[in-house]
Amino acid sequence: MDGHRYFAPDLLAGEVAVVTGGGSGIGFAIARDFVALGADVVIASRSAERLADAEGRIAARTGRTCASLPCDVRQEADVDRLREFVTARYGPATTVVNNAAANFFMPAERMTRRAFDAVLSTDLAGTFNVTRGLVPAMLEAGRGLVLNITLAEPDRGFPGFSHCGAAKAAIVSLTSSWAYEWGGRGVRVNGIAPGPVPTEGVAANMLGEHDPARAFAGAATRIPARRLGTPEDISAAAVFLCSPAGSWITGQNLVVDGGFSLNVPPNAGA
Ligand SMILES: CCCCCCC/C=C/C(=O)SCCNC(=O)CCNC(=O)[C@H](O)C(C)(C)COP(=O)(O)OP(=O)(O)OC[C@H]1O[C@@H](n2cnc3c(N)ncnc32)[C@H](O)[C@@H]1OP(=O)(O)O
Ligand SMILES: NC(=O)C1=CN([C@@H]2O[C@H](COP(=O)(O)OP(=O)(O)OC[C@H]3O[C@@H](n4cnc5c(N)ncnc54)[C@H](OP(=O)(O)O)[C@@H]3O)[C@@H](O)[C@H]2O)C=CC1
Repeated sequence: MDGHRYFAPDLLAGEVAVVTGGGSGIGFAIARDFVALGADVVIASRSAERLADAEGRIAARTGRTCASLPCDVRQEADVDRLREFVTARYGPATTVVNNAAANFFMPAERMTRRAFDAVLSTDLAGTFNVTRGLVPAMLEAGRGLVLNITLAEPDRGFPGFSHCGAAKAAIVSLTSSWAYEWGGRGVRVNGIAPGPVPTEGVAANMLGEHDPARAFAGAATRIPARRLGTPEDISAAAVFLCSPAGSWITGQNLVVDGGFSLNVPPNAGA
């Protein structure tokens, strides 16, 4: 079920939202549900084809249109173009969802500096670039929202994915710092930490030679709720945090994972 069905249909009317990585997986679900709830939305990522396809699917599912712009979040010039595009089309952004990310399995002793940089520049610097590009107009307007898609307790490590864990830990820290610095000026900043959500991005980039179906089934047994997450589980939380219902929530990293981060041993309580 699309995440927007839980909410009043005009909940996000008047908002102008940018969703990075909004052409696939979790970002697509967030963009679709924001559109369905009345927000004007721009989705941005590297692939123009992926974005065009997502625009079509969002229109078909919601009956409303969104806009898209190819943008590599690693490039400040691309982010400048994104800001100009959004402002010309809908007015200054009031919400930014930093969802775009890169991640792939790589044992730490084999990780090259280029591989480390590929992930850090996308996840951490990308989050910085897009936020730095869009937040000044929010501060000027005295209202705005930043939502960073993170990880649960990344400071505890992410074996096999140490580059991504380091980036997400830094993003959680940025979430707290930004919330503190901007809270008095009407801008809230939060994170959502998804548990395992079997997207095509995870299957293609994270599982190596493993059979995705078997890997996902194995992960499900380690989740107290006994099921994997869906993009809609994450988008429903995103809508809540980016709506007036979340107006006294800032600086948080909301874990949405069916209890996965409790780290319950397999079969405990079964
Ligand atoms: C069971 C469920 C568990 C769920 C936990 C989930 C937690 C978090 C999940 C996610 O973040 S999912 C998001 C996954 N989605 C993506 O990663 C999509 C976008 N990613 C990509 O397109 C690429 O991976 C990339 C890294 C962004 C490509 O960037 P770039 O073009 O700059 O890199 P390259 O020049 O191609 O390579 C740079 C460097 O990195 C190495 N490398 C790149 N991709 C991989 C890979 N898939 N596997 C291994 N190594 C990779 C590449 O070899 C280069 O290093 P050198 O060889 O030159 O040393
Ligand atoms: N799925 C899961 O289990 C979990 C996911 N997460 C987080 O959720 C978010 C979404 O992941 P998910 O939906 O699974 O994965 P996807 O691979 O579907 O999403 C990643 C998106 O990021 C975009 N992207 C990648 N690099 C760049 C770049 N340089 N500039 C702009 N856009 C870029 C991709 O589009 P394009 O190729 O067109 O650029 C793609 O749409 C990520 O932040 C991820 O770390 C966190 C914990 C668990």
